[in-house]
Amino acid sequence: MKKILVYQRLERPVLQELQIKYDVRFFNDPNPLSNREFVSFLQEADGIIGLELEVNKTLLDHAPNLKVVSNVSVGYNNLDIEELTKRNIMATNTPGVLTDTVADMAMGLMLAVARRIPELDQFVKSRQWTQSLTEEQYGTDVHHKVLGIIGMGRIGQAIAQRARFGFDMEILYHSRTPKPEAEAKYDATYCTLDELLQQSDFVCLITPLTKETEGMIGKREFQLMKPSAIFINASRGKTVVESDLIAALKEGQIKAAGLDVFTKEPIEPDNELLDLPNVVTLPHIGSSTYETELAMSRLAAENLEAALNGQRPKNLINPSVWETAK
Ligand SMILES: NC(=O)c1ccc[n+]([C@@H]2O[C@H](COP(=O)([O-])OP(=O)(O)OC[C@H]3O[C@@H](n4cnc5c(N)ncnc54)[C@H](O)[C@@H]3O)[C@@H](O)[C@H]2O)c1
Ligand SMILES: O=C(O)[C@H](O)CO
Repeated sequence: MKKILVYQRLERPVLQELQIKYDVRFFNDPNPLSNREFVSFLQEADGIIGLELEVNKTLLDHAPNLKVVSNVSVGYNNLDIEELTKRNIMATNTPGVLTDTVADMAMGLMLAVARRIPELDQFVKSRQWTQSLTEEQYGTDVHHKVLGIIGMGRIGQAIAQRARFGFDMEILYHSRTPKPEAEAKYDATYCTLDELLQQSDFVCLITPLTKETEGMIGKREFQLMKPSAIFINASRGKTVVESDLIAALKEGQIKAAGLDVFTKEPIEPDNELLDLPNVVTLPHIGSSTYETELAMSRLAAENLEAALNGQRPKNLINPSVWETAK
């Protein structure tokens, strides 16, 4: 029976289906390589499926039998693709099935920050709403404002669609290459990063985390933004220099931020972001709805099983492994 290592998250019905066919073991340790059971199961594992397991050279040295690593996420910055490819191990992810859900969350963050929804919810629940509101409780409009999207991929475009047609926003975008079809669809304008930062009322970051995007938004970039700008990060925490973000928020270089992702997750209790009144925080819930988590688990399991059964997985990240195997 093939051995499957499940890490951190896989929806129960999918886990149960895998358990019928394979020898499945679930692990959740933050430092799995220090767990002897994990290392011993890894020695024989044919496949890994799960979320955010750091699959690097050290881990792979303990996994001589591994054929596939199936990420239950679209982002795969946790995988050393070069090392996996070198060892002929297939890597897969779950693009597409979470696009609309993440875009909804990004719009939710924009609205929550601009209209100060969490703060005013607390105001009402703490019984402070005893007379009519003053200017101090006013928010900022979202509709008809300029939205700059950094990373105009699947999710970036789903955000553009909502913002353009739901909120009449003007869309600027920056991506590795211009996207003429997206420009036509969403009336979007391609900009350099600096132009986007200077002109946007809302800046939404939704790129993958790569060597190029790590720390792409830092002190210089916050200085370019309008003092009234609202910054949304739905990508990965490390795309932003967090200490520079904190400084920009404290010094009024930007107005506010909505963050679903952080440099260290779960966030450390002493992270200053938690004490800033102009920040709305979420615990990395971009794709976390019942429907979408199930769809991601199903797709990840399909990818895993295809690889184990000698078929080409639908969402293969390193196709050269397949070409070599043919
Ligand atoms: N917060 C969450 O829960 C959550 C959920 C899903 C995805 N994400 C993040 O969103 C990312 C994007 O997902 P997607 O499905 O839209 O991916 P995608 O590949 O369709 O889009 C990524 C876009 O980023 C652009 N890009 C890459 N490098 C860039 C750079 N250096 N400068 C500017 N643009 C660059 C690409 O050109 C592409 O258009 C994921 O990799 C993941 O990190 C977060
Ligand atoms: O990349 C993704 O799919 C999400 O961030 C994982 O929850």
